[in-house]
Amino acid sequence: MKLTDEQLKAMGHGEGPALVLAVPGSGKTTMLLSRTKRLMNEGVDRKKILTITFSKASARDLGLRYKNLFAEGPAPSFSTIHSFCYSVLKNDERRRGTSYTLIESNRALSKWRIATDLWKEIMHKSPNEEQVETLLREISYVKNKVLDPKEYNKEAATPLFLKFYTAYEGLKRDRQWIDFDDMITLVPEIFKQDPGLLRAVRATYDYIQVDEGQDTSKGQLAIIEAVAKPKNNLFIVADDDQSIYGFRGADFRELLHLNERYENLSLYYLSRNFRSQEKIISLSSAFIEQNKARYQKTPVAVKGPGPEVRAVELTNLDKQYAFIASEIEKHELKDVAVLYRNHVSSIGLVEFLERENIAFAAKERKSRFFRHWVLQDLMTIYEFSQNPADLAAFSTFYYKIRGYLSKKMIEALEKKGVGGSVFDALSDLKLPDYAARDVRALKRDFQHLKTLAPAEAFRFIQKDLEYEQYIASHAATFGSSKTTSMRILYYAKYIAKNTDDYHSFIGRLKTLDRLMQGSRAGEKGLVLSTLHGAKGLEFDAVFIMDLNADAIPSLPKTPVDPAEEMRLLEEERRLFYVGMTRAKERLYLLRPRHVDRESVPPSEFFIWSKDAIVSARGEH
Ligand SMILES: Nc1ncnc2c1ncn2[C@@H]1O[C@H](COP(=O)(O)OP(=O)(O)OP(=O)(O)O)[C@@H](O)[C@H]1O
Repeated sequence: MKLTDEQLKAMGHGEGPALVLAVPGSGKTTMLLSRTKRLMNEGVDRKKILTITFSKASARDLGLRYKNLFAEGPAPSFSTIHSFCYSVLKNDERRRGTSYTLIESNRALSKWRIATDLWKEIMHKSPNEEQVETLLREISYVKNKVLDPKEYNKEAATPLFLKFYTAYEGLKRDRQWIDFDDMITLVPEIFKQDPGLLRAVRATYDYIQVDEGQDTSKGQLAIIEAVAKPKNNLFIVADDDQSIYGFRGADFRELLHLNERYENLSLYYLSRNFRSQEKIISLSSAFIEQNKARYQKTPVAVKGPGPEVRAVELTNLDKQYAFIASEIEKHELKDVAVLYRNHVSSIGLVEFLERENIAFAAKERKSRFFRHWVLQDLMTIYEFSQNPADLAAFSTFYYKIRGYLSKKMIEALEKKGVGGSVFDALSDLKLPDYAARDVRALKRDFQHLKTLAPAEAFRFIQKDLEYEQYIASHAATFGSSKTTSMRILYYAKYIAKNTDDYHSFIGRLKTLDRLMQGSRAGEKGLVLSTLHGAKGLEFDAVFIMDLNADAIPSLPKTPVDPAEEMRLLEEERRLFYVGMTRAKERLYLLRPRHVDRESVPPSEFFIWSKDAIVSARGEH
């Protein structure tokens, strides 16, 4: 591959600090790898070059791409900031005899389990997955942003956040455990206490390079800069428009201050986009220009205009999926990605692809869908209709459906025992008239439920047993996402459509779960991924689907201050931009008009794109 002048200039950078700002598809990774190779060719020991990237996956990818570009000779190593910090901790252990146990370093010690146990202890009940996820995300965010937990407590989504935070930190201190985020705070402390170790680490590396610099946090950048001193042979490659991990503490604005810290900072630009056809570049560039907090960059197209970007509205989800399949067939597309904002979106598509016998690979293989509490509730309620003597099952959901049953009544049954149906046993209790009527009605409802096939049964639970009202109240009380829960309910019905009974529904779920977990991204083919997961990748054709207002931009439900709201909106724009700029030849933006028979408003990003495409055509 012949590098361009811009690339050659950047890769030729010698000593001292440098920042390379680049547009998507401008070959920054190609340039970074070429620089590494050049340094080695000039006699620099490969072990003296530390190249840091954002995630394990990108470190692996760098290794593979290096091999593809330069087959011969031993490859340098590429690591994440966390694996680099871990090596510093290991050094510290040896030198000072301290001992750290890293959470997640073995199966028994998981952050998830620790958080779940703390929740049980503090809230006196089990948390659901969303609650654990939010709690862990918030703890991590506070640390990465170096925030005061007391201050953050005021805006936290987790109830009693400060109590959780303090308990979690205390537990780790007592047991000498550390988590991933601690490494970023511990390493600077170790360097302070043991200048000899810092000197040794500095002497190990002559050149430090950072790929995906836009996704480093303030704390991470401080470590990298400390290690680069005093030579300051620091080479950072970044595209601020692709910074999408703000929720984990990444802050590209730190890069804007580099020239204040280094008088001799060299700046390079990579402006030629080799990846995408011109129409994709002009639409995505105009889109990201709406953001205020960014370096102005104007990508230059290398390829021709290419086909028009399409923004298509389909009647419903099924039609959206069928559209994707028909376009793949029509244009014989071989290297395709379907991207979405939320992982839950993949469930319906996977069901469709399985029905149509179309092979795919899911990038994020685990799916919470199969363990989500809404799905569990639906199955428990439906299964109970087949076995109405199961008091243990009944006691997990009686308060989630229509009716006036109280905890006392259930406790009375637990004491007395249930011979036959729970409803008959309830009728035997001395109940007030209204409650007795209620029990009779519920008994009839469950007899009816038993006769229904799964899809109808789930609809009956949702509407007639008023389970959807429980979802709404759960969202109001526990801050769970009503949209996600309703989506889970919808996908359960969607999957159930082609099943006749409870057992075939369970079988279907197992098949889909296995398909998602077992699928592996091949060389080429159809890849399913969240927008986040698509970072750094490229495909001939990209479909971004489910572009409705409930999915993207994803902003907090409760009002935040306008500056924060703008910051979050700009991050969502960057995420959409990352998605659009993955496409080489064809880009499709899709949205279903109806979900679960109800009409849903489009995403503002979809409307913007559609208007922009129309006006580019000159059809005002
Ligand atoms: N000088 C060049 N001539 C032709 N093609 C190139 C050149 N440099 C890079 N490419 C190609 O351009 C595409 C994008 O390159 P690369 O993935 O390195 O870009 P990137 O800037 O890291 O992308 P992004 O930040 O959008 O993920 C790749 O297919 C790569 O092979």
